[in-house]
This record gives sequence, structure tokens and C-alpha cells, in this order.
Amino acid sequence: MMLTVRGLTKRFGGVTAVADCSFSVAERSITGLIGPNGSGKTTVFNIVTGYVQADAGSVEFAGQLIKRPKPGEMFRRGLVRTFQQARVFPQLTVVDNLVVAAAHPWWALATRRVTRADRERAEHLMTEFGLREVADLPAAQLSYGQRKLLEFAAVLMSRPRMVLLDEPTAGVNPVLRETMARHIRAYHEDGVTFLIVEHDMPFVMQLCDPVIVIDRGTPIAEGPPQVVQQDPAVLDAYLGE
Ligand SMILES: Nc1ncnc2c1ncn2[C@@H]1O[C@H](COP(=O)(O)OP(=O)(O)OP(=O)(O)O)[C@@H](O)[C@H]1O
Repeated sequence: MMLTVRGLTKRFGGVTAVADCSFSVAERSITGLIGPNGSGKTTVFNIVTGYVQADAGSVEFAGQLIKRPKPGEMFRRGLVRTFQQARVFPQLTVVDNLVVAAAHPWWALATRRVTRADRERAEHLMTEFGLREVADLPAAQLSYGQRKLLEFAAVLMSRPRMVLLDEPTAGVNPVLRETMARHIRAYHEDGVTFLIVEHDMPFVMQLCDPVIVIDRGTPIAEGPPQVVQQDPAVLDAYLGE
């Protein structure tokens, strides 16, 4: 297994966002994590990547038990993520956004020379993601969809083992949605493991296997997309939304 979480629990005041949540993500899979609004998907991502501290539970990544994940540490271990609202540096150019993403934290760049390998990797990713024409534009000038592509390319700069994508297709047009799917498949072929939170069901169904469904912070179903789709507990969870 590439990632295993056991008994994760997180409360925000009176709200239990994640409740005794356990699941595993197989190495080299494209696993989907779905569930109704507010079911705790993003909070699970935040815990695994160290942006939020769990009240209970454990995270195991690539065979190592990690007591308290921290973003920098998880990055160094090869786990990266994107955000619902793409996080890029608006004042930096596209190429510089990529180059800084090779290091974590990004300010390490201040003390670290940009290597030729980083430049070459950035060039390669810009070609692949259709960003060459905008290489020298500040990211602020990109379209919403281009920013999502840039963020995805940026997390690939460090050659991660596992990528967590938080709603990669939210708000993007159908053409770009297919582009996203193509890039995910290509990197999956290359050996990268994906865990994807996504509300677009056709996208999940064509790309992810298995699919894990969580409701009120707890997994209620897991399996191939066609099976999960017909699971009565899953249908109930979505109807009750
Ligand atoms: N920082 C926070 N402070 C307070 N409550 C929070 C916080 N983060 C999340 N929550 C609450 O925890 C619950 C789970 O939220 P979370 O964003 O993890 O769900 P989600 O499944 O990702 O939702 P969506 O699909 O709508 O993005 C929600 O009730 C949310 O309001």
C-alpha cells in the first residue's frame, strides 16, 4: 500500500469532520475519494498532507508510520497535493512557479541555486501541459483553467510518488477536463499513485478504480466504480445530501 490511514478523527468545535476514518490506497492506483458536500474529503487530505492535525488516528506512507505529518516532510517523502482553489504565486511567471515548486518550502529557493535539471524539468512540463506560450506571463494573467494546469504541473516538478488532487476539474471546461484526465493517465502509466477528490461523477467513473465513498467523515463503500455507483448506502448518502 502506498497510503494507509487508520482511525483518523478530526473535530472542529462541535462538528466532527472526520470520524474514525480508515482506508488504504494501493501503490500505482488511481483511487477516487467521493462523498456528499461536507463529508470530510478535504479534511482527510489536509490531515494526510499535514495542513491539519488529527485528533486521533495514524497515517502510513510508503511503509513508514508518520506520527504527525508535516507538509515539508510529506513533500520530501514524495507526497504532494493540489488545492480546491489552485494555489500558484500570482506575481511569479509560469516558469518561475514551476522552478520554485521543485523545492519545499518554496523560500528555500532564496538559498538554493536553481539547477539546470530544474530548468529542464520546467521546460518539459510546460511543453507537456501546453504552457510554453505563457511561460513568461505572471500566473495572475492566466485563465482559471490554465492556473489549474499550472498547479498540477508544479506538483509534478519534484517527481512525486503520490499526488492528491482536490477537485481537479471543478470549474474547468470539458476540453480541459479531458486534458486533466490525459495527464493523470500519463503520470499513472509512469508509476505515480493518485488519490482524487472530485464531484464530477463521469470523470471519476472513467478514471478511478477503486472508488472510496465517505459520508459524515467515515468510509461507507469501496470498490470498482460501477459497483459503488449502485451501492444502496451510497445512493442513500447522496439522496440525504
Ligand atoms: N477549518 C474548519 N473549521 C471549522 N469547520 C470545518 C473546517 N474545515 C472543515 N470544516 C467542516 O468539516 C466538515 C467537513 O468538511 P470538508 O471540507 O472536509 O468536506 P468535503 O467533503 O471536502 O466537502 P466539499 O465536497 O463540499 O468540498 C464540514 O462540515 C465543514 O464545514
